[in-house]
Amino acid sequence: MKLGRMNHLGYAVPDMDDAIAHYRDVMGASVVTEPFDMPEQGVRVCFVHTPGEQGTEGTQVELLSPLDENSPVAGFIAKNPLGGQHHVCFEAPDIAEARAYFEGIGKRILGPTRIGAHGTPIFFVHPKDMMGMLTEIMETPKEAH
Ligand SMILES: CC[C@@H](C(=O)O)C(=O)SCCNC(=O)CCNC(=O)[C@H](O)C(C)(C)COP(=O)(O)OP(=O)(O)OC[C@H]1O[C@@H](n2cnc3c(N)ncnc32)[C@H](O)[C@@H]1OP(=O)(O)O
Ligand SMILES: [Co+2]
Repeated sequence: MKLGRMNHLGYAVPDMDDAIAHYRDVMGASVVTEPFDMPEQGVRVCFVHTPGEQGTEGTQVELLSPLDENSPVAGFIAKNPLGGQHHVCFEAPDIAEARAYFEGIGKRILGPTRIGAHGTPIFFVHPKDMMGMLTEIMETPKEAH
């Protein structure tokens, strides 16, 4: 396994509109996507783009708010009412190979591989097996980078 590009940092936010206003008005973000719901993941999602080097796309900030009390970010926000960093996401060229690698070294995978917000397959590795950081692995988009 070779560490891939950091695609995004997932930030849990209690209020999506407030978070978007913060990134636009306080942080000066120029590209903020329209938020959309992913009911199968239990979250509302919005991407804040950061600039990369030499015109490449930088790491994104993925804003996540819970759609209901069963959402995987609902418990996190209950413990952290202001929100905060929820997960980190690294790209891998082949999702099945990456999953087999983590399983093979005894890391706990959280649920099935599914399609993520970028349209490619993703899976999550338990934070207790990953230095305290909930880790998302996503297959590198074909057209990217
Ligand atoms: C937008 C779609 C997609 C994308 O394409 O990018 C996404 O990113 S979706 C993001 C949301 N989806 C997920 O997070 C799915 C995976 N998550 C889970 O399965 C669960 O949330 C969890 C990580 C297993 C946590 O379960 P939960 O029941 O909410 O919490 P517990 O209280 O049982 O937690 C156990 C233990 O782990 C600590 N913890 C929980 N969440 C985190 C976190 N985000 N980062 C670090 N540590 C975390 C928690 O504090 C507990 O520790 P102890 O108190 O020491 O037991
Ligand atoms: Co994510």
